[in-house]
Amino acid sequence: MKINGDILEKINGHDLNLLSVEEFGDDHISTGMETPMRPDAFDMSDQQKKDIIAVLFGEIMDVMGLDLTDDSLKGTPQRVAKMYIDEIFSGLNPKNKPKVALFENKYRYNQMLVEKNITFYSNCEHHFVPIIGKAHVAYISSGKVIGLSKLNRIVQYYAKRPQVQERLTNQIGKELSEILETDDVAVIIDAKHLCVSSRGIKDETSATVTAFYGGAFNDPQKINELHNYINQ
Ligand SMILES: Nc1nc2c(ncn2[C@@H]2O[C@H](COP(=O)(O)OP(=O)(O)OP(=O)(O)O)[C@@H](O)[C@H]2O)c(=O)[nH]1
Ligand SMILES: [Zn+2]
Repeated sequence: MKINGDILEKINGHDLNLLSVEEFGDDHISTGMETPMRPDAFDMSDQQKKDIIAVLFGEIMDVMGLDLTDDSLKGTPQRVAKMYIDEIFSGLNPKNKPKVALFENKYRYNQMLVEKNITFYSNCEHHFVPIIGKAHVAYISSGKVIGLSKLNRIVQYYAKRPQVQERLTNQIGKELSEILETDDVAVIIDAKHLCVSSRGIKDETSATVTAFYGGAFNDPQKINELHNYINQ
């Protein structure tokens, strides 16, 4: 497969050398937990990115000796490009960040609220294979209440990036703290990494658990209460 002139120009015009990585992209959370991105990450349109990824992925398939004229394979480079930009890595682009409506806490509910068992699919940034898990998020209202579905949407937004579980956990925790204007936020993630189970060490039984405990959740009693809710 040949890279056509136009596409080659686009590729060359956008320095694909990833060595000069800077922290950029998450301007909404200036916490040092940002996904490392180049400053020009969003100079190209989604369509331009898909066009280039399709060519490059086609090259990978070609190098592996796959016949790109085969009926079943010929659409794969475009399918992968669309999947990367519109689906599994759509959370890299702040324009896809969920809009969150907040309400006044008129209900006077002042205990923790736990949204548990939020299933997510992410991808490991080292191998680009799936991370599949459950997130449990909790907060204690400081006067604002968030729509329940928005908790799920925030988890999905940060999951849809090349990730490590530690960063995913902290990004969700920090984002919720900012939105809800409280430190009293907790996030627990329990996930399986296919890079550990399907390849490499091939351990099918292990799982990885990470936690973010802010404010009131730094108390062993509160952590205990949270775990009781999750394990109910
Ligand atoms: N801390 C952390 N490590 C991760 C995560 N996902 C994958 N990894 C690990 O990242 C490491 C990458 O290590 P390398 O030695 O460069 O990669 P590798 O040679 O493919 O390693 P193996 O998986 O052991 O075959 C591996 O140990 C992965 O298990 C994550 O979310 N957090
Ligand atoms: Zn991995």
